[in-house]
Amino acid sequence: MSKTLQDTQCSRLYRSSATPDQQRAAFRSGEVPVAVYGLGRLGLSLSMVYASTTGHVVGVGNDQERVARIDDGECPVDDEPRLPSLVRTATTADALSVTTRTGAVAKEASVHVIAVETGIRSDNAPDFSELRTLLRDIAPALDSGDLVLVESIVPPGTCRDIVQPILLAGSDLDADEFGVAACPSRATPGRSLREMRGSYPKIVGGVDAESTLAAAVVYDELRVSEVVTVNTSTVAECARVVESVYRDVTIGLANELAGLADELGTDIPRAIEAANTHPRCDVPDPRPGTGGYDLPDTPYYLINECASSTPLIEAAREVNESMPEHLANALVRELAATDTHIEDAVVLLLGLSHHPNVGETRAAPSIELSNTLARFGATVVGVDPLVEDTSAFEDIYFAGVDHVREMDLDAVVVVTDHDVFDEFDWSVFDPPLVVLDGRGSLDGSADASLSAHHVTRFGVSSSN
Ligand SMILES: NC(=O)c1ccc[n+]([C@@H]2O[C@H](COP(=O)([O-])OP(=O)(O)OC[C@H]3O[C@@H](n4cnc5c(N)ncnc54)[C@H](O)[C@@H]3O)[C@@H](O)[C@H]2O)c1
Ligand SMILES: CC(=O)N[C@@H]1[C@@H](OP(=O)(O)OP(=O)(O)OC[C@H]2O[C@@H](n3ccc(=O)[nH]c3=O)[C@H](O)[C@@H]2O)O[C@H](CO)[C@@H](O)[C@@H]1O
Repeated sequence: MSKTLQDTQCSRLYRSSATPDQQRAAFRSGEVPVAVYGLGRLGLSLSMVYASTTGHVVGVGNDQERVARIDDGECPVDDEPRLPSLVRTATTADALSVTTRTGAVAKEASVHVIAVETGIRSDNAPDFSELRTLLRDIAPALDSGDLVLVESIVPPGTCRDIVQPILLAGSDLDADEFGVAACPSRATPGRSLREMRGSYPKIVGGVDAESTLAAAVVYDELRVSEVVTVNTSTVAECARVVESVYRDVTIGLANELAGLADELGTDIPRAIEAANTHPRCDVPDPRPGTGGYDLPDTPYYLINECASSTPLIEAAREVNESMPEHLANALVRELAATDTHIEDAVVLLLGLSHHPNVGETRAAPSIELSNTLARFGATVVGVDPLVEDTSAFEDIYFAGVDHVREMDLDAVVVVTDHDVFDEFDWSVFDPPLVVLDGRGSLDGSADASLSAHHVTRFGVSSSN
């Protein structure tokens, strides 16, 4: 994987004098050395996609233990379908090599794919710390013709105002000697590989036209679906933020509507479902809150960073962030209806991650929900066989699914409906158990054992 003068034309894609067909062939053949920085869910999945197209990729991590595990063929992300077996095969076949030596790898690579974590800090400002550190390590090793692709989700203007300036400052190159493009990932946890390989079009936009062209060559070769090129990196970054903000605002609308259920005496999820039969209406489902690495963070890329006011986006955030407390208050009311005080109640949270069938708890609403219930005086028990890292939780006990039947529970809140809960046996609990269905996943007509309990669904009035 060395850069020599004679292979410059085919080993580098930015301002290459090779024809597009030659560039594509060189990329496919592995002649264009690729490094992926960040070996989390995104970076590992991307590494597999690159390796399957080019034959080899170098993955760079900053955690020695994690890198050693991957080097042994072990996949630290075990809830991404097919990823563990692909990582095992790729490390064995030398299609993936991993290291913590950023500078050495950056010196050899000519396509640099950035997949470190971004998001927001505790004060809601964008968190560029991992990105800045990485860029400072890559910069001195950057060569003329190199291409830097930013897959992490970043605020509009990041490639232009942060990525390119740090690389310019740390290298001896001019701006027209290396390319930078925003290529924000649109993958969802649990579907990463499938979605990267072409479920949705890939949006790419460079800091200059040459960067856009080179990025388009790469993604054309990687993907089976369409590549959408936009004229600047800021448009590409903004497009990804628009996607998330659209989702957050519409979820905020759904959650606000759900809060009107009792007053209106109706079933809001059913009303939304019926309204959505018209193509102009696409309201999501009310849920216990929004979690994950981008929905809770991305709106703040606009709220705090733009001088203009953003009342709608802020209001949606406020609604969505208040959902755990809203649900906790609803539970207090339902428990009171069965003469149980929240201070005396043992409450089980079923599903702790932010997405069904995935073990990730980043910004999961269950964290705030358990904190609120514990603050109200309840004893909180969490059950989630997929979650390994429970460090974000405070006043909560954890139990296995099979141990729940031995517990003297007063209430269950369905927070995340993993498939493994389909067989949950409600008949083992003494009625009436207060059951608050936050996902609309319980079907009383299909499961007779539920009928003995006091079941309410979030967004559905009991008088409906
Ligand atoms: N998780 C997803 O499914 C997904 C999907 C779309 C977009 N994204 C975007 O990708 C970003 C990363 O997501 P993730 O879930 O993979 O995050 P993650 O935190 O699981 O992984 C990031 C990895 O980068 C490593 N890292 C940090 N600094 C580094 C450095 N200087 N050099 C090498 N490695 C370094 C960290 O140790 C960590 O293992 C998110 O912030 C988001 O913007 C993620
Ligand atoms: C484009 C965009 O915006 N980003 C995507 C978005 O994808 P998504 O929205 O498909 O992911 P989900 O995991 O399903 O939902 C996220 C949260 O929103 C809650 N939710 C969902 C549907 C609904 O009808 N009502 C809700 O309230 C749900 O409970 C959960 O907490 O977020 C993912 C994670 O950040 C990202 O991976 C993915 O890129």
